[in-house]
Amino acid sequence: MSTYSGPVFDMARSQFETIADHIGIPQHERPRILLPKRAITVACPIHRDDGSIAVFEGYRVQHHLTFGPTKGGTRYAANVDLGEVAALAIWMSWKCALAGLPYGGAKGGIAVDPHSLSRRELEALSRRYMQEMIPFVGPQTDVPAPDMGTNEQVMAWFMDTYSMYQGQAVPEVVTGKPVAVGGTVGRREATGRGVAHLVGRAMERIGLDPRGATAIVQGYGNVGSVSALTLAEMGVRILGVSDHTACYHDPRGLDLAAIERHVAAHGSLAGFSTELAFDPKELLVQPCDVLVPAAVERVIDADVARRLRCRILAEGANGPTTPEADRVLAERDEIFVLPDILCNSGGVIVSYFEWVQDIQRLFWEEDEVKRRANQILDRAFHQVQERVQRERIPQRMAAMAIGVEKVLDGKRRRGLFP
Ligand SMILES: NC(=O)C1=CN([C@@H]2O[C@H](COP(=O)(O)OP(=O)(O)OC[C@H]3O[C@@H](n4cnc5c(N)ncnc54)[C@H](O)[C@@H]3O)[C@@H](O)[C@H]2O)C=CC1
Ligand SMILES: O=C(O)CCC(=O)C(=O)O
Repeated sequence: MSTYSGPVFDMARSQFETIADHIGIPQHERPRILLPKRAITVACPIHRDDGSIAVFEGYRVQHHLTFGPTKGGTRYAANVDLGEVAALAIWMSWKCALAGLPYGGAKGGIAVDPHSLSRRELEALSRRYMQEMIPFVGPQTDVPAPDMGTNEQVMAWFMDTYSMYQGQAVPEVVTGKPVAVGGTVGRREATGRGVAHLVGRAMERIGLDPRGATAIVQGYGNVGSVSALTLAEMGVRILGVSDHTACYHDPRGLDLAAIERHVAAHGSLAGFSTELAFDPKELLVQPCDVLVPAAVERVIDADVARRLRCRILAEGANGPTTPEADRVLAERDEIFVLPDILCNSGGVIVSYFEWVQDIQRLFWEEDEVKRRANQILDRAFHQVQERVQRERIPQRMAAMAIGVEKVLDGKRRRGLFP
């Protein structure tokens, strides 16, 4: 019986087994590559505003320590559990290896709906979580960052809590911070910009002009909104957007500037329009050139995959496509899939730049951040395309094969203590 279970962990395991079979990893070596090195579970008690005490379960999974510290975001969502966090940590490992970053993967989370907390409660919970994590994280051990349900402010509270304990400012313990406390310019936008940049590369590959192309984006948070805005800057018309509160679709194209103003004023898409309201279950299967799932896992199952009407599937989210859906997409062979570990890697790439800048206390201009990020994204993209061509395998298999092989090679070279 494994410590890790649930549909998201099963998905990470199944993907790994497919790759392990493909590249021929012997059975006896597989657990060493797949199973997380460390998993920490903490209870985080806080005072609610009404004076009661609530206890929230928090997690941090550190997948492997072969190349340096572990790295990955922190998710606040009601259904977070250890299996999901472990899967997300494993995916971070393949992602960092594909991008050539000196990290293993990690992920953290708290089982809480952040919308159910006041700002004071959110701060108390974030500080308590980081306080509980102090023995297990650090600039050379494990460097957290934002993920779904967390943002720059939460990272600032993490950094402050850790720094107070050390008696000095330690900005390099966490990335995705506000620039005012050691964050890098361009991290907030990095994931969405990376998604759009790679969509541009995929368009070049299939001969699609971004001007006049169309896109649909599921999830209008950090990744989804920046993806939509950057695609729009490239000339792409955004036909549909959704978040956990609302879904809108307009075949003529949505007014993104108006949507941005609405979200800035109200915090979500709810209440933007009644005429454009659309069934969220049908959004993903509407015709468009580019589909960007940028919310939760497993939204594209085999049935949705059969009905997709996009030309490029750009996975802003982690794990949006199930292995069964992957098989359907491989059979259809008409949709260019930008797999999550490539497509959304702009975020961790710029987190790496933030960590490097913090350690050096030397900060870069935004142009340099963008240029270097695009250079790494392009390198990874071309390595994946080359492998797709050479081995006639789907994009996800190619991306994962590169990531898994790098981790395997590092482990083999470091050896096992006899
Ligand atoms: N923030 C980052 O730098 C990175 C995030 N990711 C992944 O991107 C995805 C989104 O993350 P963020 O944008 O950071 O989170 P966020 O918390 O900023 O935004 C998430 C968005 O998804 C929406 N959402 C939640 N459930 C939904 C549902 N069932 N249907 C439609 N919308 C729903 C929320 O309302 C919100 O608009 C996650 O899968 C995350 O792991 C991946 C790489 C980096
Ligand atoms: O920026 C980071 O360190 C990690 C971002 C993340 O959580 C992800 O890529 O899924």
